[in-house]
Amino acid sequence: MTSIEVAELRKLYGGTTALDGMTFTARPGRVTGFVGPNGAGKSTTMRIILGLQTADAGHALVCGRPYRSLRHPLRSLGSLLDASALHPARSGRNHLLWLAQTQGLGTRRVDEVIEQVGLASASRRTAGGYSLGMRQRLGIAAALLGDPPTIMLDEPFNGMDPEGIVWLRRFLRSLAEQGRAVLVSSHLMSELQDMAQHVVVVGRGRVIADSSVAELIAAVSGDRVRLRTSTPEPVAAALTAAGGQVVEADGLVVRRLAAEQIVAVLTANGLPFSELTPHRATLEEAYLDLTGEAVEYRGAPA
Ligand SMILES: Nc1ncnc2c1ncn2[C@@H]1O[C@H](COP(=O)(O)OP(=O)(O)OP(=O)(O)O)[C@@H](O)[C@H]1O
Repeated sequence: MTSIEVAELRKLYGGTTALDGMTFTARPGRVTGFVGPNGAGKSTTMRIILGLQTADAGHALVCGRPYRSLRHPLRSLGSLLDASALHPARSGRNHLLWLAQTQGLGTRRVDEVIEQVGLASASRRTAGGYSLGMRQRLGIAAALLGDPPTIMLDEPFNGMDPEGIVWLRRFLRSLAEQGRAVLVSSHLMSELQDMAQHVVVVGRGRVIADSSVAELIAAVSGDRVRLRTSTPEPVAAALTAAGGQVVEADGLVVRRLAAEQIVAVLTANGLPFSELTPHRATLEEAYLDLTGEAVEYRGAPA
């Protein structure tokens, strides 16, 4: 059983509920995006999976067992929680050699993973001088050392330049294609585009959606219709009066009314319109729609 399984996790910090029944599985052969606004509980979940923190209730299993009971943890789960957690005076290669030694892994494996993450030319430089993007690569190399069937990365795109982002997307997809379970957290849905086959959207310590990317977009696109009109204000007023919910976004986007109902209302009111089309949400829109209620820290509206 090569997966990560989290069931009914609960965690309180004083009066703050960090986890409120968090439940999901990251399965083999796919990248699972673990996405939600700041404070949603992603890092807490990952720390509990790694046994760095205990849950008040629920359980987390890696390859069917609690992480702390694994005989060779690095060979079961490779993880990266905090890319800055390294000895600044050590070279990247020495950092990996030290980690490899603790797990009975050889020098050859260290050089292999350095090559895989594209750090070969910098591996003998001290890690203290690495950019955040290079530290992320070093952390990913460390996660791969034991050639584990499951991989878990917390915000690995942070600090990566556009070229690094493209590389990491491809790289994580290829790890999943090799049959591994890959769990990747992010607070930006756009980072997961073209990479994750599956997304677990979380907010306020619990799962809001757990589905394939295609299903998620379809569910949110569901009842929206976009239309254009030369008189947006009376059109919006008429549709609102008829029970619709109208927002202005590149024309008007209407919810809660089917296209036929919209046509009937506008025709009855003698209001002009054009381009009436069912709206297909982007992944980002789907995410914002789902997490709107669950955002803990929200800036003042512009
Ligand atoms: N050590 C701690 N002490 C007190 N509260 C904490 C602690 N760690 C996390 N929290 C709180 O628990 C909640 C979940 O935090 P967590 O860091 O798991 O969220 P996150 O989804 O990883 O957010 P981010 O994207 O900002 O990293 C937040 O309200 C946070 O303030």
